[in-house]
Amino acid sequence: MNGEEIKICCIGAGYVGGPTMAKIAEKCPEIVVTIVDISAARIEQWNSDVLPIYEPGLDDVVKKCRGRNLFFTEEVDKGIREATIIFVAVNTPTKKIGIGAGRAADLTYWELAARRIAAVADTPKIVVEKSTVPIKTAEAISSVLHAAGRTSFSVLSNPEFLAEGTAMDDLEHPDRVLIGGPLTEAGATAIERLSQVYAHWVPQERIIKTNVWSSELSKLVANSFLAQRVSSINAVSAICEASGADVDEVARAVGMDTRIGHKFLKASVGFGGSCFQKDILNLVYLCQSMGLSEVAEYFHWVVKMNDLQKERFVSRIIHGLFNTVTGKRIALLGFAFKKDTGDTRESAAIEVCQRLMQERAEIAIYDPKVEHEQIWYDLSEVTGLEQSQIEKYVKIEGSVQAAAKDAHALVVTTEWDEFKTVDYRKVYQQMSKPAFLFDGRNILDREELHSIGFVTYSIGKPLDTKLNTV
Ligand SMILES: NC(=O)c1ccc[n+]([C@@H]2O[C@H](COP(=O)([O-])OP(=O)(O)OC[C@H]3O[C@@H](n4cnc5c(N)ncnc54)[C@H](O)[C@@H]3O)[C@@H](O)[C@H]2O)c1
Ligand SMILES: O=c1ccn([C@@H]2O[C@H](COP(=O)(O)OP(=O)(O)O[C@H]3O[C@H](CO)[C@@H](O)[C@H](O)[C@H]3O)[C@@H](O)[C@H]2O)c(=O)[nH]1
Repeated sequence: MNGEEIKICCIGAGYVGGPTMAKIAEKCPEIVVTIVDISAARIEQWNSDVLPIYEPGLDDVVKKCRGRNLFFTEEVDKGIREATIIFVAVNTPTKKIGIGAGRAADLTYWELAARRIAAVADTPKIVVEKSTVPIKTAEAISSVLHAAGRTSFSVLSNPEFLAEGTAMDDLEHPDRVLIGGPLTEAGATAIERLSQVYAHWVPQERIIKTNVWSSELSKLVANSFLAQRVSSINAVSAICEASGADVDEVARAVGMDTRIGHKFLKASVGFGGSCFQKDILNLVYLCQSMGLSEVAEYFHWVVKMNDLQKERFVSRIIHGLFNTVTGKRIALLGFAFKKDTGDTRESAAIEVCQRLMQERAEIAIYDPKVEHEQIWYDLSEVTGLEQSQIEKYVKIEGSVQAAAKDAHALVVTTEWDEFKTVDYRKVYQQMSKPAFLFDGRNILDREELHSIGFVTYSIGKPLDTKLNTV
C-alpha cells in the first residue's frame, strides 16, 4: 500500500472523531477525510452552522475544510469502502450489565464497527483504534476482521490524548503521537503509513512507534496518572482544611520541584469528564482479571478519593447552611465537567445537584454553554425522575444574577472565566442573608467576597470562622 494515495474514513463523529479529523483535513489538504456516524442527527449538525460540540477554534477549522477535503455523512459503508485508512473513534463506555459491569469497557460499538468493516471492505485497509480500549482489543478486532476473509487488514493502536476545551490546540501541538502496531513487516509498513499523515505537522521525534499492547496500555496509564494527581491534591485539600494550611500554597511549593511539576495540581470538587473514571475502572478491571488485586485496589482508590471529595463538598454545603438545605434556594454555577466545553459527562455538578435534591433544596442552575435538554437528561438519568418531577426542585437560569436571586448560597462547580468577573456586590444584595459562597474550583477572590459579607468556603483553604462545620 506504500506510496498509494491515502483516503481516510473515521467511524464516530463525536468529541474525538470530529476535532481530530478536522485537524488532519486542515493539515493534509491532499487527503480526503470522511467522517461517518450511525447518528443521522449528529451528522446533520456537523453539516450545519451549529456544530454538535463546543470546542474553541473548532468552528473555524471545520468551516475552512468542510466540502473541500472534509466530509460528514451517514453513508458508513461507502466511507469504509473508499478509504485506505479507517479510524475507529466510537464510544467505549463502562459496561452497565453483565460480566465486569461498572468497571470493564463496553466494546459493543467497537465490535459493531469492526463487523461493518469486515462486511464491506474489499480492498486492504489499515484500521486504527482511536477509541480508548482495554489491552488486547486490537488482537480481538483483528480476528473479527480476518474471519471475514475478504481482504487484508493491519490493525494499529493510535490513542488520542486531547483534552476537551483545549482540543484544537492539543491536536496542533501534541506532546506525542503514539502509534502501536504488530511487530511484522506489514505492521511496520502500516505504522509508517499512518505516521506519514501526522508528519504533515508533528515533528518526527514526537511520533512514538511501539507495539500494540504497550500503546493500548499507555493510554489507560496516562489517564490514571493524571487523575491520580487530582485525587492526590484533593486528598491534601482535606488535610489543609483540618490543619489550616492552604492547598494552593502547598501545590505551588510542591509543584516547583521540576520532578513533580505544576500541572494538574488544582484542587477541586472532583474530576469529571467521560474518560478518567471510565479508564481507571477499566484498568482496575484488567488488573483484577490478571490476578493483580493489590494493583487494582491501588488504582481504584483514585476513583474512591474522587467520590469522597464530591461528598465532602456537599457535606460542607449542608453543614454550612445550618444542617438543612430543605426549601433553600441554591445557585449552582456551572454544569459542564470543566470550562470551555458543553460536555457534562461525569460532571461533579450532576452529583452535587442530585445530593442537594435528596435534601430537598431548590436549585437554580446557570451554565454558559450546556444545553438545557442535557441538564434535564443528566438529572433524569441520575435520579430516575421525570423532567416534570425534577422541575419541582430545579430551575435553569440565564445568568449568574438570575440564579442568585433570593438564593441562600452560590455553589461554583465549573471554573468558567465569566464567573470571575461577576459583580458579586450586586449579587450579594439580592441574596438571602447570611449569604454563602462555596467555591468548588477556587477561582474566586475569598478576601473580596468576605469583605462584601459572604460566608465563604473554598476547597483546601483555612475555614471561614463563620462557617458552621458541625
Ligand atoms: N472525549 C474525549 O475527550 C476523549 C479523548 C481521548 C479519547 N477518547 C476516547 O475516544 C472514544 C470516543 O469518545 P467520544 O468522546 O468522541 O465519544 P462520543 O460519544 O462523543 O462519539 C462517539 C460517536 O460514535 C458513534 N458511533 C457509535 N457506534 C458507531 C458505529 N458502529 N458506527 C458509526 N458510528 C458509531 C456515536 O453515534 C457517536 O456519535 C472513546 O473511547 C473515548 O474514551 C475521548
Ligand atoms: O488540576 C486539575 C486538572 C483537572 N481537573 C479536573 O479533571 C477533569 C479532567 O480534566 P482534563 O484532563 O483537563 O479534561 P479531559 O477532557 O477529561 O481530558 C482527559 O481525558 C482525555 C480522554 O481520555 C485525555 O485524552 C486527556 O489527555 C486527559 O487530560 C476535569 O473535571 C477537570 O476540572 C482538576 O480538578 N484539577
